[in-house]
Amino acid sequence: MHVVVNAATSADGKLSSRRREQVVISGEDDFARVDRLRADSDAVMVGVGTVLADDPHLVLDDEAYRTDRRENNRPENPARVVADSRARTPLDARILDDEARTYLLVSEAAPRDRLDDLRAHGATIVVAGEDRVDLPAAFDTLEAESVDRLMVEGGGELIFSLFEATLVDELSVYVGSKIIGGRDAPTLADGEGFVETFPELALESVERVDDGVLLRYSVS
Ligand SMILES: NC(=O)C1=CN([C@@H]2O[C@H](COP(=O)(O)OP(=O)(O)OC[C@H]3O[C@@H](n4cnc5c(N)ncnc54)[C@H](OP(=O)(O)O)[C@@H]3O)[C@@H](O)[C@H]2O)C=CC1
Ligand SMILES: Nc1nc(O)c(N)c(N[C@@H]2O[C@H](COP(=O)(O)O)[C@@H](O)[C@H]2O)n1
Repeated sequence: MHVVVNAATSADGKLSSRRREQVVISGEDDFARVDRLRADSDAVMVGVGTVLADDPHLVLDDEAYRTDRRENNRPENPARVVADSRARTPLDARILDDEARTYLLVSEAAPRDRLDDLRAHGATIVVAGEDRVDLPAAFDTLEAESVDRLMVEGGGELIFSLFEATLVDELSVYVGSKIIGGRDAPTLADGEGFVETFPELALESVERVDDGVLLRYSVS
């Protein structure tokens, strides 16, 4: 599976504020680029922290992309994937509507009655890991479901884990021209952080987009 991480940060590397409410960092052109990336993907993934904070929808905005996918015998929208060890996704979350298939990656610690409720609300449950989602194992299952290209939108906890598990092939970061600050505000890669060996990136391109800059890296 090819895994592309895409996120927008402030100039000081934050994904949002210490309140963990969504902050609009991208401009119009960058959001259009993100829509294109989604359209080129088989699935779009976030962590449950992002679901709880933002209630994202994760579907395509541009009708032309939906039409194009339909004409190529692909689902109108990419599937949605949430890493959610304990099945905390709210039953009324927008990612559970019927506009796309939704995979919830959970651990064995997720309460069974909760999983039944989520299934009844349309989720496809993938169990991987004892206490926390075992990402490599869950990705094997997604691959078996024909998810060959996965786009990850965040947040910082999930992105760190993906780098830790060496699952990332590409990283795109849109750096917007604002400062958010805050020692407790989420950054591109949170988790425990790396201390001795650090994932190395190869800078592939730098482009001005809106009033920010788009950095594209491949991951060795
Ligand atoms: N600017 C941008 O581009 C974006 C910004 N954001 C912002 O990021 C913030 C949310 O980020 P964050 O709080 O880090 O949440 P994440 O979306 O990264 O979700 C983290 C949660 O995912 C669950 N999870 C399950 N398995 C794993 C695993 N193996 N590794 C890591 N996490 C796992 C954990 O909860 P559990 O243990 O219960 O399963 C964990 O707490 C919000 O403020 C949002 O607005 C989000 C996306 C994009
Ligand atoms: N690319 C990007 N730029 C920003 O400025 C952002 N705030 C985000 N946030 C993420 O976008 C997703 C929302 O998706 P929907 O529009 O609801 O489909 C969600 O993952 C946000 O955290 N992204």
